[in-house]
Parts: sequence; C-alpha cells; structure tokens
Amino acid sequence: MFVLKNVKYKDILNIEELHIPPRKITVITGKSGTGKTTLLKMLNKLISPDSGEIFFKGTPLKEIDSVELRRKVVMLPQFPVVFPGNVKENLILGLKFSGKKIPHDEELRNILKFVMLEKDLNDDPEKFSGGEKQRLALARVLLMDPEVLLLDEPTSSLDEKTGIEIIKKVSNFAKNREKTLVIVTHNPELKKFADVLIELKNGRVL
Ligand SMILES: Nc1ncnc2c1ncn2[C@@H]1O[C@H](COP(=O)(O)OP(=O)(O)OP(=O)(O)O)[C@@H](O)[C@H]1O
Repeated sequence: MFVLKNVKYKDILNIEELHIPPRKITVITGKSGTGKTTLLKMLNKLISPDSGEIFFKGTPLKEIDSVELRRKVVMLPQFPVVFPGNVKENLILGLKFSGKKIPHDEELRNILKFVMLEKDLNDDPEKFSGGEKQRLALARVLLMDPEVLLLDEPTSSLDEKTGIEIIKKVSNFAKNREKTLVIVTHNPELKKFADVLIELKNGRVL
C-alpha cells in the first residue's frame, strides 16, 4: 500500500526502505520521540519528506492531491479534536468533508456501540472525558470507511481492558472489510494484533 525509499525528514526520520502491505495490520512501536507520529503524518501527506520518495499504490505521494488522498487514507491523531456541536454532528463531519452519504441515526448509534461509547446522539462531547473523546473520534473515522486507517496511539486515553477490546474489534473490522490498518502504539499488548511489526529507533527502522 505504501513504499518508502530513502526517506529523510529533518534529523527526525531516516528510512532506507519500508513497505506497508495492503489489507494487513501494521503496528509501529518505538520509544517516545523516535518519529512514529512523524511517519504517520507523512503517510497522510500532512508533511512531506525532505528527500526520498513515498509511493501510495505505486504512485509517488507528491503526485496525489492531498484531499483526494485523505478520502482514502484517514488519520486518527493521538489527541483527537472534538468539534462544536453534538455527538451526531461530530460523527458525520468527516462524511460531509468527503461528500459521502449521511447514515441513519440507527447506524450512528451502532457505531457508538461498536466503540463502546454509551452516549446519545444529542449529547455534547465537550463534556466528555479524554477516553470518550478518543472513542468518538475513532467512531468518526470508522464511519468514513477509508481504505487505510492510520491510528496514532488509539488507546492512550483508555484503560487497558477497554483499549484492548476496542483494538480487537477494529482489527476484526479491518480484516473483514479488507482495510489496511496502521497502528502507532506504546502499548506492548497491541503487538499481538500485528501482521507486520515495525520498530523505530532514532528515526530508523530496526
Ligand atoms: N515539525 C517538527 N520540527 C522539528 N521537530 C519536530 C517536528 N515534529 C516533531 N519533531 C520532533 O521530532 C521527534 C519525533 O517526534 P514524533 O512525534 O514523531 O515522535 P513519536 O515517536 O510519535 O513520539 P511519542 O511516542 O512521544 O508520540 C521529537 O523529538 C519531536 O520533538
């Protein structure tokens, strides 16, 4: 799905070659500050390498329109944002952006159940806890149904049990729907979901 060749970014990343396969779960681990988020941002074209090339399905990323790419590749940031408006408005925001059909409320309630968020569509997410906001943001990106999901520390604000349970469900979702899933994490428990495990150290692939 992605191939990186001789990718350098400041003194943060220096990746000779890296392949992220389609329809698999890739887990990226490594100490804090080692460049994991920077790598995810590059895959989402939020930043571009200083040198080297990143290919998405064989096409250099620099030749792909950013908005077009982000319809197919969606990133969930480590500290997801909650937008003004109720839960429903927060859920459908990404769909509006990508011009997709807005699902019925029943489907929206189902996605809340899927991420184990016991909230109503009319609730105000500004009052949610960090973990609840994280699950709401996860529900938003799952609804967008992209080809590639990039999750940055998706369990960082959740207790261990809930975190594992949710990643298990998201992994099954990805497998069943043939999605490419990339998870950046500190949590060693999440390694077991990996088809491919990538460890970064000082911006290099171990
Ligand atoms: N735009 C930037 N300019 C300069 N330095 C940056 C920039 N973005 C990130 N950094 C630095 O690059 C390093 C890698 O950051 P990054 O967020 O990719 O690490 P990480 O592995 O995701 O860390 P964590 O696990 O703590 O989230 C850090 O030292 C960070 O301070």
